[in-house]
Amino acid sequence: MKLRGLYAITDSTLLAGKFLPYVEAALEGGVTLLQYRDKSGDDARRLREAEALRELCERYGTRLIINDDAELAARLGVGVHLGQTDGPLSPTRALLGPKAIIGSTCHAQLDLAEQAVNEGASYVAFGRFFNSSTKPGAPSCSLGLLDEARRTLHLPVCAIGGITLDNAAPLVAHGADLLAVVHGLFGAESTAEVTRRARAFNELFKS
Ligand SMILES: Cc1ncc(COP(=O)(O)OP(=O)(O)O)c(N)n1
Ligand SMILES: Cc1ncsc1CCOP(=O)(O)O
Ligand SMILES: [Mg+2]
Repeated sequence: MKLRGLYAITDSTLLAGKFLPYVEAALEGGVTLLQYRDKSGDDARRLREAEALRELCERYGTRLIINDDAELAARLGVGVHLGQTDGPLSPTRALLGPKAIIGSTCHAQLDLAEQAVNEGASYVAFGRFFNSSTKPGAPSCSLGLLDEARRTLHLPVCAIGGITLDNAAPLVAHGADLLAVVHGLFGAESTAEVTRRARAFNELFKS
């Protein structure tokens, strides 16, 4: 499967009270990857919500990724996204098997990406590219880095951080395969608007 298109990421605060309808609205518009990102530390809630997302994703043919938690990903038989302090990649690849999607946060550093490639990542993520209210402290990253990543890495490249429909096109033009988005997708006022935005993000990959 080609990893290219919209990568929707959930946010438990932003989606409070509308979690499943908003996620389903995004899937309706087309989502290549869906990441369950929950920082609550409530294991029972995380298992319940991740199972619900797995069922939704199966219905829509979308691949589910769990943020931070390789054990939960293994339990559900889905992929995982690991940051630099979320555990080592190689044992995670061994745990999840050769077909699992494993993503790695590389901030604005190509050396981290090369290491992730060698350790079995399926895609590498750079960012933040713009101001992000979801993760304001993430290191900032330039379009030049995307050019360099495209030239030197033979793996799907994901861009993240403050991405909206108004600023996303240059990221695709500079080689991003995946646009990872929280607010720019789920910050919408209605489910219809979430679906419209998802469709519009996907249109960016067609030109
Ligand atoms: C696709 C994608 N890219 C980067 C991140 C950030 O991961 P991390 O640095 O571990 O930060 P948290 O998201 O865990 O706060 C991500 N989650 N997804
Ligand atoms: C998890 C993460 N890592 C770098 S920026 C970011 C947040 C992305 O959220 P938003 O699309 O709302 O800026
Ligand atoms: Mg993390």
